[in-house]
Amino acid sequence: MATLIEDYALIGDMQTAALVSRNGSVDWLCLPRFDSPAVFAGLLGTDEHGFWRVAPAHAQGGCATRRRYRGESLVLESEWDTPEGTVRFTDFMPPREDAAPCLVRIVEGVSGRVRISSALRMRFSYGRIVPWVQRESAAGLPDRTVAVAGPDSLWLDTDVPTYGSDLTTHADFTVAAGQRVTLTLSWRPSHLSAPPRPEARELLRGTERFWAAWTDQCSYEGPWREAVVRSLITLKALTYAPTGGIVAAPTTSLPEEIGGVRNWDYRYTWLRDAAMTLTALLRTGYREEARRWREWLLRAVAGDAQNLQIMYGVAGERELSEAELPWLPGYEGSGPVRIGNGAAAQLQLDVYGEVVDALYLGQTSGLSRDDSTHILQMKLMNYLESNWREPDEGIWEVRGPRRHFTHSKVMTWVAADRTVRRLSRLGLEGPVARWRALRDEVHREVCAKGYDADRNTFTQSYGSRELDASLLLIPQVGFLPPGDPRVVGTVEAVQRELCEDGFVRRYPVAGGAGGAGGAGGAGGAGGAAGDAGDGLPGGEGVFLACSFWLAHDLALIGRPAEGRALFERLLALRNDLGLLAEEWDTVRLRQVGNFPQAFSHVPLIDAALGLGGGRLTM
Ligand SMILES: OC[C@H]1O[C@H](O[C@H]2O[C@H](CO)[C@@H](O)[C@H](O)[C@H]2O)[C@H](O)[C@@H](O)[C@@H]1O
Repeated sequence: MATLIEDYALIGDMQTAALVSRNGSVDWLCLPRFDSPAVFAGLLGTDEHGFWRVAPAHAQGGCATRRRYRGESLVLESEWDTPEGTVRFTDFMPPREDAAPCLVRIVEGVSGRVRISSALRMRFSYGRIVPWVQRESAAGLPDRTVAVAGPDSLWLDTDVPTYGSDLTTHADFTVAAGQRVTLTLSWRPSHLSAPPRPEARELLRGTERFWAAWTDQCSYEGPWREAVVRSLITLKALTYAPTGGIVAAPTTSLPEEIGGVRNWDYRYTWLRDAAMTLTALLRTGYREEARRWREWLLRAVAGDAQNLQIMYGVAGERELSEAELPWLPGYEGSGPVRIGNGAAAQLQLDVYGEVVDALYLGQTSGLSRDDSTHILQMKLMNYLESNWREPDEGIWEVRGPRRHFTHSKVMTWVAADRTVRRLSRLGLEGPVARWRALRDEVHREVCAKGYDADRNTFTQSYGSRELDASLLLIPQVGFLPPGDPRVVGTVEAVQRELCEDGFVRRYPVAGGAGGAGGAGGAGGAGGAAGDAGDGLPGGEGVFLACSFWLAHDLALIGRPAEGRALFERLLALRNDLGLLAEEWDTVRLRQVGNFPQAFSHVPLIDAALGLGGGRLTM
């Protein structure tokens, strides 16, 4: 599909999500869960891999004239001005509990008489399986179209006639001003009886009510409120309502470099990303999500800190084996397309710090005390106490050899610090003196081995000269005060050596998504040859989370005008609907990586809070 990543809108029901292009085509939808096989996988291939396009007939291939989310919701409204008149499309997925997942598309005439074409190509199992399509008739009611393959069935309901051609279900109709046509697609296990016919108008009202009630709870009243609220809605859309799990993004394999191999499946719950998401939600008044994720965490870890994984399925599944889907060519030819994620088996010691920090914030933000959480926190700390000296794969999940990543050790300090503070504050039982000594030992070691005094900067790993943008978090987590010369030196070194066009790379990578050769890196043409130092060939874009961290740090170290300027530039990278992927290609000037990405929207919120001095009414 030749659609830019930022041309997509997100709609979802907090169990799965769809991407709708500006041209009216839904090119990505996994049913019934975020990590289920896609029924529309055109995003990662061609029309042959499944899509559903509803658009004015004369403008096939064109794009909506304007689009927006209706108020503070996830209901997408797109309007097309055509020579025949103006037509409005409303696309959404109603939040559901046990009801069938449903994608609703409402077409309304605004002026004139506009001819509309709907083309629905259902392809199960990530575009591999052509289903068996039949028509079901019932007296006095419109026919239903049902597509079945293996465990899945999809039901198309509409008040206009449909026909099959070219292994595609079509509908051609005209809407006049004031007229409305609805099309809905519901999923159901194929062995069960038909799902009820959706009532589109009622579902729309319920969906709008849901989002209005949810956004009403937001306690943030500061600058950039619109961007903060849109990010919060996006994070909420990435939560899996039945369990409280949170996916890193609803997509797999959107490339970090166009044409490259850095294509990963993000439809899982990373403890790191989810913990950070939780802190952003807690800081803006959302406690229920935090409470539910805490329960999710307890179930996923199941009392065994020794065997903690760094990521799980949305219901706590551990088996996330990585596999390639050879029949999908990948987004703009960026293969392989992968499902599952091999990083699940990695050791990433920073995760303990992020989880303990989120639990601590929950405790200080009024979440009820709970013995199981206390026991888990003690176990996590015990594990870390015995294992923090090990090398690991670190926050960036490098696929090369393990190292003593400085950021992992800093986060060990965070875990010890928050645990000591909590035990002391509440007078709880626990080896406070021992863990205070551990905290101080880690601090001394990081400052001795992870800091390069000659260049006045912290470094990626012990003894290395490389920089790493994760070290921008040092003042944000309280490891050192922002005014410490070593913090200022690190910020300045990142600006000098890791920035490209003012935005930040995670670490030096040969190539880079723009082929520019990351500053401080080995340079080179990018592409597939050679190892970029992280165990992977090719390059990548600048990392949006790190760029938000820099904006935040600039304010912390007393350069708020520069921080705000960078923050505003980052906001300008969002698409017209306020959505961000993981990275930005500074040469092609386009978003790259999975989309939309929690790990970009969380630091956006944190930076807005840090830069704006926004008032929290929590
Ligand atoms: O860069 C290689 C790794 O890239 C992915 O990890 C990134 O995404 C994670 C989810 O947002 C995030 O937690 C991590 O910090 C990022 O580096 C990918 O999932 C890994 O498999 C891959 O090794």
